[in-house]
Amino acid sequence: TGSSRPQRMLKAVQKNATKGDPKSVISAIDYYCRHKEWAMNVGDEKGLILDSVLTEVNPSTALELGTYCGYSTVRIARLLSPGSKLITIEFNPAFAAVARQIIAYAGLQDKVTLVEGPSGDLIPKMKERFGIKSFDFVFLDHWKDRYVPDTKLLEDCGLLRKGTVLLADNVICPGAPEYLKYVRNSPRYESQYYKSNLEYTKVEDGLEKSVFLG
Ligand SMILES: O=C(CSCCNC(=O)c1cc(-c2ccc(F)cc2)cc(O)c1O)c1ccc(O)c(O)c1
Ligand SMILES: [Mg+2]
Repeated sequence: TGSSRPQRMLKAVQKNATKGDPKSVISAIDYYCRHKEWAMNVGDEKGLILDSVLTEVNPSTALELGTYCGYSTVRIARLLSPGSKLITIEFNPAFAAVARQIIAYAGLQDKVTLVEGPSGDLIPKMKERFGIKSFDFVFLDHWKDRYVPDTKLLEDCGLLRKGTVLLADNVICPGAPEYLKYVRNSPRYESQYYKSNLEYTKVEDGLEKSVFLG
C-alpha cells in the first residue's frame, strides 16, 4: 500500500527542514500543505494568532487536544519558556507516530509529552499521571463535537484555574457551534473571536479565545 498524507508530510520535513530548527519545520509543512497537498494543520495564518496568544499567556503548563502531525505542537513548544511543559493528546495512533517524529525533528521532544488515546479518558488522569495541578493554556483542535464535553471535563477535574486561557481552532469551519454557545453564554468565561481563514484557503474560519474566570 502507498504512503499516507501524514507520512508524505514527514518526508517533506525530513527533506526540506533543518534538524533542531522548529521554524524550518513549520515552514516546510506550510509550504508542502499550501503548494502540494492540503492538510488540517492550524496553518500559518491562524498560527500567527496562536503565537500571539501564547506569547501573551506564557504558560508553564499547556494542553493540546488533537495533535494530528504535530504542527501546532511544534508552534506551541517552540515558544515555551525553559522548564515549561506541553501535553498533547492524539486519538489516532498513525497520526501520533508521525507527530512524534516531527516533534523530535524539531528538537522539542523534551518539552512535549504526547499521549495516545481518547481525550475523554485521559483528561481525568492528568493529575495522577503527570502531576498537573492545573493548565495555564489549552488548545482545542480535535473532534469538534468533543470541545464542549472536554471543556466541562477539564472544569470538573479542577484542571482550569482563574485565568486559564482556552483557544479553540475551527469554530467556523468545520465549526463548533455548541462550543461557541457554551463559552459565550457562560458567566464563567470571557470570550473573544479572532477572525481568520481555514488553513491554506480563502474560506473563513477563526479561533475563539476564552478566559476561565473561576
Ligand atoms: O485528532 C483527533 C480527531 S481528527 C482531527 C480533528 N480536526 C479536524 O477534524 C479538522 C478538520 C478540518 C477540516 C477538514 C475538512 C474540511 F473541508 C475543512 C476543514 C480543519 C481542521 O483545522 C481540523 O482540526 C482526536 C484527538 C483526540 C481525541 O480524544 C479524539 O477523539 C480525536
Ligand atoms: Mg484544526
